[in-house]
Amino acid sequence: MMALLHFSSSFCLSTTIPNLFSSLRSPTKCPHRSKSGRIPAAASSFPAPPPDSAIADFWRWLGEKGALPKPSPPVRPGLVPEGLGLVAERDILRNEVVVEVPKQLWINADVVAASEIGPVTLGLKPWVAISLFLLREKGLDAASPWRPYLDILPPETDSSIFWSEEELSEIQGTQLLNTTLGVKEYVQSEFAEVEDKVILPNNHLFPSKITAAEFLWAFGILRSRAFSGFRGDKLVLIPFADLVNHNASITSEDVCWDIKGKGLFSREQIFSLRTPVFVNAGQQIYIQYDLGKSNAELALDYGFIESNNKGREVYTMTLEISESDPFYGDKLDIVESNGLGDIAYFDIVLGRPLPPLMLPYLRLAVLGGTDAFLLESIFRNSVWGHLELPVSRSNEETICCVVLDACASALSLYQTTIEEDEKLLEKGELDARSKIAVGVRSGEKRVLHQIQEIFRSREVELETLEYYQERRLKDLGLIGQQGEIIFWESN
Ligand SMILES: C[S@@+](CC[C@H](N)C(=O)[O-])C[C@H]1O[C@@H](n2cnc3c(N)ncnc32)[C@H](O)[C@@H]1O
Repeated sequence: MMALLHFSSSFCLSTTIPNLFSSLRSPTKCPHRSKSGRIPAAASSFPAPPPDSAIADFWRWLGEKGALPKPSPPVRPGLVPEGLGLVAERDILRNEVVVEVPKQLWINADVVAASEIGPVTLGLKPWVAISLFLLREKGLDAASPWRPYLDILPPETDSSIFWSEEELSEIQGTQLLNTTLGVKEYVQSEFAEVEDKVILPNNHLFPSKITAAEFLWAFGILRSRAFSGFRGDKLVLIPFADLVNHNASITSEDVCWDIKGKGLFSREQIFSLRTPVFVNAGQQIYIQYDLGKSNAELALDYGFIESNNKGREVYTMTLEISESDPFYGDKLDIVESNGLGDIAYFDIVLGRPLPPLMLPYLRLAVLGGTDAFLLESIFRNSVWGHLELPVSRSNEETICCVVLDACASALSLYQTTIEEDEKLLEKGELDARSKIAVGVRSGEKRVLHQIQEIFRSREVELETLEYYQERRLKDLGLIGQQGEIIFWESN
């Protein structure tokens, strides 16, 4: 086989970490507060929420740091089904600013650099430096100026990085499992390195021991709380604003946050959060975290999914042109001039057509034998155009076989069928993590079935498709509309 085809998960930690109808509550249905001021929490696998005293301390701290406008801010932190959230104190108009956080409260690489551990964290990745900062401040306990904020952070989320082995066994065979294990391994290796190079040689700066589990906690906190426009070098935690929860019914990706200068001549910046919809007093403010994330990405980053949203059900197909392919050099040249590499990832979304570049890539990857003439340099400028249409029957048959084999082997790795998953969901007895597990694994299988359907129907059509040679003869006027060869009689 000249081309390698396998399915795998794609995740990229250095950049962004990667639409259906939500089963989540709509903002207008947020339960009202009880007399104690709490919104009753629904059944969830979240650890116990912070006590009222911690929320009150946090509120006081925000006031002292200038994050609360006078006379009264339009929202307050409250206990909601998603843990903590922002609850409207009065009716709030669409686009109204609900939270304003001055820069002195942001936690980013600059804050770490200016702190006591600044000199020893120079050159670290921003997320690693900020994680060390959070853990050191946590270790300082009452001596840390950040304590009121650290005290309201959850001990974990439902992200799959925090699942037990038993919980992970529920996603056996999924791309989410591969990605989760990959991410955990990555975080573990970053921890080993930073422990060796920074923590242990400077233990006077880190008076309480930092463990791998705590480092994973910090990673999970950053991953779940950083706004989507603030990843990589711009990574920042914005206390207060980071209490806003996600709701699938908000489908506008209009940026609801903003950074601007405070006052005309001041260089101080503030982060402001606006509500994307009108909200009644007592209801929760929500935003849309990221329309571009698949359910697997939502599960990994935040610990929830949108279970009825087809557009979030994605399977990533990885195609590779093997270095052992006799035409590797030519094929690489062709994919590179079309913006791809010798490994390419294609996200296939439930209910949507295949990504446009996937079929040409597949045809090229398996191209060989009598079709190899297309790889000659005289075709270099036109070859991609030819690959967009079927090249030859044997080439098209091969891509069908390769894809169908890959789907069958991917499907054989799951422990349950879609029907079994549906029954479990119908029963409605699943906890939050099991719901995520069942939702993700059935979503992946649905996409794999969809791919199978596409390539099975293609196999049936092989006889009727028009291939390169026929198209070429037609272009030259040597073949009629009915497919008959036109001969010239000599006079
Ligand atoms: C930016 S924080 C929001 C504040 C958070 N609820 C808290 O208690 O601190 C993001 C986390 O909130 C929770 N969350 C946000 N939106 C959610 C939703 N629609 N369903 C379930 N959990 C949600 C998840 O744990 C997620 O990782």
